[in-house]
Amino acid sequence: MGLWVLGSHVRSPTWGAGAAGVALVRRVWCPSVRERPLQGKDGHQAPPRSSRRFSGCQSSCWSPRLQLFRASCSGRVHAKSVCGTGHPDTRNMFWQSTVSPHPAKEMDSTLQLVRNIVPTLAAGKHKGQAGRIGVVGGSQEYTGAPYFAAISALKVGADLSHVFCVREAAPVIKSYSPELIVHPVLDSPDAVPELEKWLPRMHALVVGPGLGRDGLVLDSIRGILEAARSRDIPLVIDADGLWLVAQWPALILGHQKAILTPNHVEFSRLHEAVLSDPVDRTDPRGSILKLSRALGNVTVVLKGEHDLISDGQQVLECNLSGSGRRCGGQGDLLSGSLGVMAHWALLAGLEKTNGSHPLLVAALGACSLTRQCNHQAFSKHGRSTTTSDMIAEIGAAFRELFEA
Ligand SMILES: NC(=O)C1=CN([C@@H]2O[C@H](COP(=O)(O)OP(=O)(O)OC[C@H]3O[C@@H](n4cnc5c(N)ncnc54)[C@H](OP(=O)(O)O)[C@@H]3O)[C@@H](O)[C@H]2O)[C@@H](O)CC1
Ligand SMILES: Nc1ncnc2c1ncn2[C@@H]1O[C@H](COP(=O)(O)OP(=O)(O)OP(=O)(O)O)[C@@H](O)[C@H]1O
Repeated sequence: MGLWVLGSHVRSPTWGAGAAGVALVRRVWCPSVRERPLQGKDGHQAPPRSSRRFSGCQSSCWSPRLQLFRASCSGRVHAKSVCGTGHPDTRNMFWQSTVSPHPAKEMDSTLQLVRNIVPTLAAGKHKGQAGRIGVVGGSQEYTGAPYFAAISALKVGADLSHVFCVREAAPVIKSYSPELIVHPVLDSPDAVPELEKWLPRMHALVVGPGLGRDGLVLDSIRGILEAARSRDIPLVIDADGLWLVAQWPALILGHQKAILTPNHVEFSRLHEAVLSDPVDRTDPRGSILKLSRALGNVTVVLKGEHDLISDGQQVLECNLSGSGRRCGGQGDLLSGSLGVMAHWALLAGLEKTNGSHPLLVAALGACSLTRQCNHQAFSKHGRSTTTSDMIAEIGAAFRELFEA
């Protein structure tokens, strides 16, 4: 159930920042805003891994739920139990692959693959090397979503985070954080050439958070996606970016560096648009495989109670416990984190990912990080947890999962 706030005014930076606090609960309604359609948004060196972290803890850390599931899938389950401090039964993670015949081997290599792609921090590196990420989104209605994505990219470890948004959203987003570089270009007639100037400096683009559905802006986004693709820039497509892709699947068809991050509603829309078929709810793994294949092996992350990730060959599942709190914006944290991790994974290459598709490893990393942030924030704030509380946990969650 969303909370609707009447009378806020997002045009002013001052009110915008205040309104954003409220928007965490769902959305700010401005009398001046065009009403949206009722359907709504329809050098790499692995840090040494402590073997103590895993040794001798696998059986003691299985949750009853995971044991049950493992038993029911015997022979096909790739599982890893991660012993952390404090929450033994929430430290379980479980991946499943539909193709690999070596589950035991993969059991020991899941989180390690993510660790392998994390670049070392070294005095000899310069600003920008750890990642320059661009978030393309931010409209009159939605200023929180691009902020969440862009600040998450920085907190995960990118050096620079840009937001490309419409003119009216820019002062609002700037007022949230001095750390973001904000370009008010998306509703300019020159949006595509303006953004193209920056593309050579971008390591990855996250397209869609808070973008809205304005026809002229979406026309520019098509041009931006084509320009980014022609430069082989990794693309994370989320939220309203997925709505655009459902209208124009050719935009990302066969793009090996594209990742789509739909929730269930967005997944159904894409599935119907691309395969002309409704989703088979009894077979989510089959459905994600089919969609990824139909899109030319584009990586798809289907978010939900369990996150499913597929490159059209494998289906992985991220089952790390989060919490029951489903405040808006968690998908933005995921897409921003994924932008950085996609860059890291592609830079690290197949050697560091042990032959696995780098974007699968990046997606596993971003999903597990988002869920860990949710878990940690919930343990402190309970029902009042918001996405800002989760973002405050990114550093600790990252250390816990990938650097301990
Ligand atoms: N603070 C900000 O600025 C934020 C801005 N955001 C931005 O908002 C824009 C619109 O995106 P959105 O996802 O919020 O569309 P939204 O109209 O809520 O959903 C449409 C309908 O789908 C349903 N539904 C949704 N999820 C479901 C699920 N998992 N499983 C099942 N059903 C589900 C649900 O239906 P209902 O429950 O109402 O029946 C809902 O009404 C986009 O640009 C995004 O980036 C967000 O990032 C949040 C923070
Ligand atoms: N039922 C659930 N249980 C646990 N985690 C969940 C559940 N549903 C979603 N998540 C997690 O929340 C994160 C965001 O997923 P969600 O489905 O909320 O995306 P979204 O609707 O796109 O978010 P946003 O509000 O940013 O638009 C993902 O990391 C996912 O793993």
